[in-house]
Amino acid sequence: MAESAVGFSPGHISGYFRRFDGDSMESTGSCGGGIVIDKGVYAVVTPARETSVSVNVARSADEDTCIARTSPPIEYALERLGVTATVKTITSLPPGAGFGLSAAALLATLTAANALFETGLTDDAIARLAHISELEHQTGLGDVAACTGGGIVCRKEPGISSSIIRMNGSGVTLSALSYGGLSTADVITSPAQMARVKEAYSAECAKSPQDFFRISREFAEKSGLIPEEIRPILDACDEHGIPASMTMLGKGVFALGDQSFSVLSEFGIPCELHVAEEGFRLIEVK
Ligand SMILES: Nc1ncnc2c1ncn2[C@@H]1O[C@H](COP(=O)(O)OP(=O)(O)OP(=O)(O)O)[C@@H](O)[C@H]1O
Ligand SMILES: CC(C)(CO)[C@@H](O)C(=O)[O-]
Repeated sequence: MAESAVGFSPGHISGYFRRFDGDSMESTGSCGGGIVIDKGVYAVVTPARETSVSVNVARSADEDTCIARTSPPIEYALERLGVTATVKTITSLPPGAGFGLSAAALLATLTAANALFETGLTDDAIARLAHISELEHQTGLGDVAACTGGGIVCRKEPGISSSIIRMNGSGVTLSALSYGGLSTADVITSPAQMARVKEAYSAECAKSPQDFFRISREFAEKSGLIPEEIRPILDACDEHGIPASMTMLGKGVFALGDQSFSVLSEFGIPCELHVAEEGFRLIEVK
């Protein structure tokens, strides 16, 4: 057996969504639109007698900080795969802030573990297991489906095997600024919040990046999910004519275009993002 394997998955920012409960896990999830981003999660997996997971945030190219020593969705998925391993996940994005990192961490880990332990899962089977783990832990609904490819996505059916419309976003620049996390589980299990989300949801697919931000912002405003703290950032984007909306589900803003970085910089340290060209993948096996 090889000594270690590394997997990567891009993150995903949802702009608008609606929860759907099907009659199986595969058909349960969300419909909606989002952007698969070039930044995401790397997972380094090595064989071990017992599973342990460390969650790390990269501070620079060669320095990262461990922020958690457990990840229930990953521990669950590895158990279902029938393997035990040491997992180190590394990301430069803030956790819980609407970048779909639980899904990305699952996809990166399972891709690496599948190669390392030669468990023979197809990409579809990896995505199915990651999706089931997300639902079991209430950490996401549609992020896994989105991260099976790149682009600006429109998911018209819920669940893992839905057909997804992907708009090419090469050349599109985005900025995002996070003021902290929101608990995905609290929001997606709240009947009152899901009722408002359903009311706000429009099944439209965007025709352009600008159109994507229009649909997302209309949804965010109607959904009642926008935290007060981010209102001044959205107002500043509006004043400068910059398309912007809330990162679902985090206390943050994402905005379109080269000028967005300087406007978001007035409120904190934003990160520059681009639209991912492809989804989760194996990086190396050593
Ligand atoms: N980078 C990561 N590595 C390993 N596990 C993670 C990572 N990010 C999130 N998780 C797991 O997912 C759980 C819930 O994460 P949460 O859904 O709040 O974050 P997120 O996916 O970044 O945010 P969102 O779903 O709002 O986009 C965490 O408690 C952790 O167990
Ligand atoms: C629920 C959600 C908005 C955040 O995790 C996302 O997973 C989605 O679009 O289903």
